[in-house]
Amino acid sequence: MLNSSDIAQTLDLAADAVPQELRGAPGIVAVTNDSREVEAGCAFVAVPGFKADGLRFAPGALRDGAALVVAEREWPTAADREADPSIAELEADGPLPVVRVPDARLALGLLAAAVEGHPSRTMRVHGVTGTNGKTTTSYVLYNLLVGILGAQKVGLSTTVEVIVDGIARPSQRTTPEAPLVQQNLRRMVEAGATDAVLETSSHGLELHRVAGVEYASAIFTNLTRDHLDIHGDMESYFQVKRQLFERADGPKATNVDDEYGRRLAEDFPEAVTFGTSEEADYRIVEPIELTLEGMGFTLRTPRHGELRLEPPLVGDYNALNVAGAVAVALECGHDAGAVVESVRGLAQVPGRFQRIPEAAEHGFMAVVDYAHTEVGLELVLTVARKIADMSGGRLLCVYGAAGERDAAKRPLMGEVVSRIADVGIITTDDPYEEDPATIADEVMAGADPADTHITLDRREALLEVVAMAREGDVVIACGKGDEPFQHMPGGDVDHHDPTSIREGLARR
Ligand SMILES: CC(=O)N[C@H]1[C@@H](OP(=O)(O)OP(=O)(O)OC[C@H]2O[C@@H](n3ccc(=O)[nH]c3=O)[C@H](O)[C@@H]2O)O[C@H](CO)[C@@H](O)[C@@H]1O[C@H](C)C(=O)N[C@@H](C)C(=O)N[C@H](CCC(=O)O)C(=O)O
Ligand SMILES: Nc1ncnc2c1ncn2[C@@H]1O[C@H](COP(=O)(O)OP(=O)(O)OP(=O)(O)O)[C@@H](O)[C@H]1O
Repeated sequence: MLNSSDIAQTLDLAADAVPQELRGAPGIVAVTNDSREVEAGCAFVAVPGFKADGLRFAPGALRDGAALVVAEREWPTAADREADPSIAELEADGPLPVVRVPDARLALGLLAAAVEGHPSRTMRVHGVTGTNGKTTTSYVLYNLLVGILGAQKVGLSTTVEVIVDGIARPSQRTTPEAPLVQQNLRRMVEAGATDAVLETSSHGLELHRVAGVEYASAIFTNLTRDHLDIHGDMESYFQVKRQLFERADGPKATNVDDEYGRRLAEDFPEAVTFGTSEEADYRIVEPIELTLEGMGFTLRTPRHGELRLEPPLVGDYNALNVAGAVAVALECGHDAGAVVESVRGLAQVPGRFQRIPEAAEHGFMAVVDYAHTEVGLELVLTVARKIADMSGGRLLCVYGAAGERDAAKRPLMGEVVSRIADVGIITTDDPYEEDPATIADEVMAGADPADTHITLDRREALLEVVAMAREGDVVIACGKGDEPFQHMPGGDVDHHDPTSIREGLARR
């Protein structure tokens, strides 16, 4: 619980800047920026958003039991009272408790950390940022640490799920709002975690969702054009990502195969570098071998000689993701032998070239992947093609395009699949309110009808492809990965590619 002086200290304000009387509560028990989540005794932080001014919701928050309003401007003014007559009713019980801060989102992050007892101060929080590979690198580091320390000792927060004490719950965001970031970290500490891996998006940094997190280490994967709607230009996007390195108190690892990663290496001479280039401290010695179990490569390290790494992951880019995670694990002082062993036993990353192991009993490989653009398809199908060629089989691909966005990519997706795979089955992805048959026809327009047909029902398409598969084949379902639903016209329906594939296997 935070009292007025704790709040002043947390926000670096003069003691008299915070009301001594909190409305109806002896102290603050929780912090939120969403009036719909207000509980008695919480502080409501009114964020001036991209769409709405959070102060509009402050009267409702107070009525629902908020004990304090945190705001960037004077509130309520005469204009506020005129716009919302209920403010005067609230004031009938005494002056409204408001504290003014220069930056509401920053205050939200700092207060959330304070109210949860600064969990990041009692464990090592490892941050992973970059445009691509954040989720994978986070899983690799998490699994490395679990292999060395045990599941109870390590927490994970990613786009896919949050894992506390070995128990996973699905995520809504890459980096959640500050109150949830801090609650998750606190739950990890309570479960006995000494380490947590926190996938840290540029939104998370820019919007101060991680303001109250003290990072023990940082990994930078790469930077390519993305999210310029919020960051403006590449330089600003880079500067936001760079903050993670400024804030990390211990080992930092940056990918020097990437132009921006090289800049970080110059700016932070204490950072270690990884990549395939000669100058990398943790150097991937090419060639990277593709095996039926995954990949194999040698990593040249500054203090542990050459390590032979055999992660059960495919795709050359995953060698970089593994190298970054291994660099931080070794820089944190973990034993090289244990790290190598842990890499061999890495768990699959949900929805990222995730294999369904039961298919091996039928002599073929079945994979689900999240790829949902022509670029993503090209990347995963190229890897899948190599595996199919190695095992002398065909490549069968089930895929579709989402509705209500980027319709231009649909024929391009059809073209890529026909070019790389032997058989394409176009099915329904997430059509939202669009007609699935129309979307499928638009994908078909780019595909070769000689090797492609449409089966709109996604479960049926998966049962069909599994029934078709022969020894040595690779079956890949793209678009949904491990997601448990489809956004269909009229609402969400339950659907899970791995479950449908397993159903197909059981029928064989
Ligand atoms: C573009 C973006 O990041 N928007 C974020 C932004 O929304 P906003 O400024 O538009 O909020 P707003 O609607 O104007 O509302 C202002 C304030 O009023 C509050 N409010 C609103 C309604 C109400 O009834 N009561 C109430 O209190 C809101 O909680 C908010 O604090 O501030 C909100 C509150 O902090 C965020 O929830 C919201 O994230 C939205 C939902 C989102 O989807 N963000 C995505 C883009 C995102 O963050 N993605 C990254 C991953 C990116 C990647 O790497 O691919 C992520 O880390 O997940
Ligand atoms: N190091 C990398 N460099 C380039 N591309 C990569 C890298 N790692 C993964 N990818 C590609 O990006 C896809 C998504 O990977 P991942 O989920 O790990 O990235 P991400 O940054 O977490 O993105 P998101 O937050 O959208 O999940 C992969 O399927 C792969 O195609």
